[in-house]
Amino acid sequence: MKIRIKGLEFSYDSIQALKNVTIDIYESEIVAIVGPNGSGKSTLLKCIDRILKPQKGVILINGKDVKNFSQIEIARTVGYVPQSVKQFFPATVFEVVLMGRRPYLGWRCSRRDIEKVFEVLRILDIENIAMRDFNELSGGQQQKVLIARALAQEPEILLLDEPTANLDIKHQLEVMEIIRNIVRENGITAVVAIHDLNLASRYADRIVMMKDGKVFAVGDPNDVLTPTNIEKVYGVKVKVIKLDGRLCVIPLDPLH
Ligand SMILES: Nc1ncnc2c1ncn2[C@@H]1O[C@H](COP(=O)(O)OP(=O)(O)OP(=O)(O)O)[C@@H](O)[C@H]1O
Repeated sequence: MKIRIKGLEFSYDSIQALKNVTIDIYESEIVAIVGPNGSGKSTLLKCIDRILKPQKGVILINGKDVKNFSQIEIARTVGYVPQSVKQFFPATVFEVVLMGRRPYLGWRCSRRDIEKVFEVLRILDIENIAMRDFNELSGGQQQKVLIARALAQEPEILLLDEPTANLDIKHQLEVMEIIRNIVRENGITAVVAIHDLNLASRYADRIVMMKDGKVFAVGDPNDVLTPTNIEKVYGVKVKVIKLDGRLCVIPLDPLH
């Protein structure tokens, strides 16, 4: 078991965002967290990365309570890609990605750090913008840079909050393929909060469907993404079909 989440509760003052969340996540799998706006997906990822401290429950990574991880240990184990970053202090793409090497840096960066940065820039096909100012990039380009920064960390676990939100259809597929390849080749575990149910079913090994801060369903995409579950969770009638072996969720006319 890579991540074990047991009885997790998190509240922002008066808003209870996570209610008794229990999920087991295995090594080398991609888990998609789906659910309506405000259902607790981002809060869950932030609790795993210890950005937020839950009031109740426990999160074990490799069997160890995350509360007992040192800052450097968590940074070497978990790479977190936020939904977006409003504004970095002026920094080039290269510098932003190099920040991902922080858990490994001594007083100065080594040849290995530089090589790793160029390797991930190549993987994400953003070498050509390495010297551009991060703040001047498009939303989609920034998203790829943030993914590169997390990969430069060489984490065992990658947490991604809406990694495809700002991307066009080609780049959505490209980024999800990259995530899948990294998971398969390096045996890492990816937990991805994502709205697009078709992308989730295409790339995730398992789906966690959330509603109002609770886990509504967990399992194989074929078992979780059913018209009944989707209607109960999103309040939308859909048709789910298989096309070339791929699951497709098609919303029906809301008036029917
Ligand atoms: N910083 C905050 N302060 C107070 N309440 C918050 C804060 N962040 C989130 N919330 C609330 O917690 C609940 C869960 O929010 P969260 O961002 O985890 O949902 P989400 O599923 O990621 O939503 P989305 O799909 O819109 O990104 C919501 O009711 C939200 O309003």
